[in-house]
Amino acid sequence: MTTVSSNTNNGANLSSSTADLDLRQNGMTAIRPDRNTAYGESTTAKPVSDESQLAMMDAVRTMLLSLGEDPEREGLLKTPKRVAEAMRFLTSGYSQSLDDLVNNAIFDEGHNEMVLVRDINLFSLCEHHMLPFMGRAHVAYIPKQRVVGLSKLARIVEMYSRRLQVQERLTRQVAEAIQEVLDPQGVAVVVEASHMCMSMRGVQKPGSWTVTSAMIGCFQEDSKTREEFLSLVRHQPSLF
Ligand SMILES: Nc1nc2c(ncn2[C@@H]2O[C@H](COP(=O)(O)OP(=O)(O)OP(=O)(O)O)[C@@H](O)[C@H]2O)c(=O)[nH]1
Ligand SMILES: [Zn+2]
Repeated sequence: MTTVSSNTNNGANLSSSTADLDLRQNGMTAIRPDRNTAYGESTTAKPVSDESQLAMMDAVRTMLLSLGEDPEREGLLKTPKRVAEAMRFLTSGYSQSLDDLVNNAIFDEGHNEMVLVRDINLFSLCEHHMLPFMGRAHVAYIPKQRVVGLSKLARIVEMYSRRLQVQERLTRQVAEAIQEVLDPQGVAVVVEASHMCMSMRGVQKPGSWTVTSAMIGCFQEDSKTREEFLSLVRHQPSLF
């Protein structure tokens, strides 16, 4: 039996104009857990301390001045603090650890069939422009007897989203994290996201969706397993 969880609320405010998943298969990023990519996330990134928050507030004040704004006018007085706090939240994933997050919620269920949590909504910041990208992740694995608490899959997506990211790396990190904590037969992750740096500025293409995937183990090696995953991702639940 295959387990499928879906957060249908999350899809409500997202366009359904996602590209046909069939077409995405050729573009899949097949990865191994130990693979390094050219993107290497900074190892020096750390959670924002109180001191860094003050520095960030100063930087925001400088930006306001550079824009020709008056940081002392009433509407902007608290803006440096608000922005610094928002950035602190939006990058809070740097201060989380996989072990703490999973909290030993691993259960020996003797289950060896696919588990999929789909439509996990996510909000992240692209590291090139520090503008949001948002969308959803579909996360699946095939256990070797042991399963992980379902919410932990969404928490893993959350931890890696709340950082400065590129979508490809986010996708890969989620897959590798599940492989690391559970050592399952395989992991599959698809992320569909819309980048504000491509909508609000630059090339200005609102409505475009970027789809990335990461496949480990049996999802990489066995096309039937991959097919099953993709058809479950495509299927629209009609429960609610
Ligand atoms: N691969 C990848 N590229 C991204 C992601 N987020 C933003 N980018 C791209 O990063 C690139 C940065 O390109 P640059 O030419 O250095 O910057 P730019 O002049 O602001 O580029 P434009 O967005 O084309 O105006 C752009 O093509 C963005 O679309 C991501 O998650 N993955
Ligand atoms: Zn960007």
